[in-house]
Amino acid sequence: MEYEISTGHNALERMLIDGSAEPMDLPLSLLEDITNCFSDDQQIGSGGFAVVYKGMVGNEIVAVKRLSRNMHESKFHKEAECLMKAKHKNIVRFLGYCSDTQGKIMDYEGKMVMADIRNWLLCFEYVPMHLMDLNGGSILR
Ligand SMILES: Nc1ncnc2c1ncn2[C@@H]1O[C@H](COP(=O)(O)OP(=O)(O)OP(=O)(O)O)[C@@H](O)[C@H]1O
Repeated sequence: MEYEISTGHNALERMLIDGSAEPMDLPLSLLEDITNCFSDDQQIGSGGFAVVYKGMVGNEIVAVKRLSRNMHESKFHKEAECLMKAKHKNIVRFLGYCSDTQGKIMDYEGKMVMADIRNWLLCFEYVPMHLMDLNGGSILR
């Protein structure tokens, strides 16, 4: 786990330096680590289907969008696939994604069952508040 986190840190740091690097798959452990386990004080906003957290990668900040577990898996797939292709100077840079399923034993109607806990996350470059287009909700660089 430690190795996974430090390798992920290095890869994200390299990516932030190299503006032409392609978005990549990111381990959940790394995204948990840089957002302090998605703590409330790291929260920077929320939208219709997601809560967005600030993540620290070295001295750099990234935005980690945690999508609602209620959304359909295919919506997450479509969003990630579109973001992989979307490269434009006026579109916030997409750094990577995480699709992770954890098995957790839970009480369901009085029975202990193994439930699949889905984690869908998207990671972007951080855009300071004053550069946001607040009217459309979209983000400009
Ligand atoms: N890359 C980013 N850098 C900084 N803050 C961000 C970034 N992405 C999102 N945010 C913050 O999180 C909030 C919610 O982002 P999100 O993209 O989910 O909202 P939205 O555009 O309203 O989405 P939706 O249309 O899905 O409801 C934004 O309004 C903004 O404050």
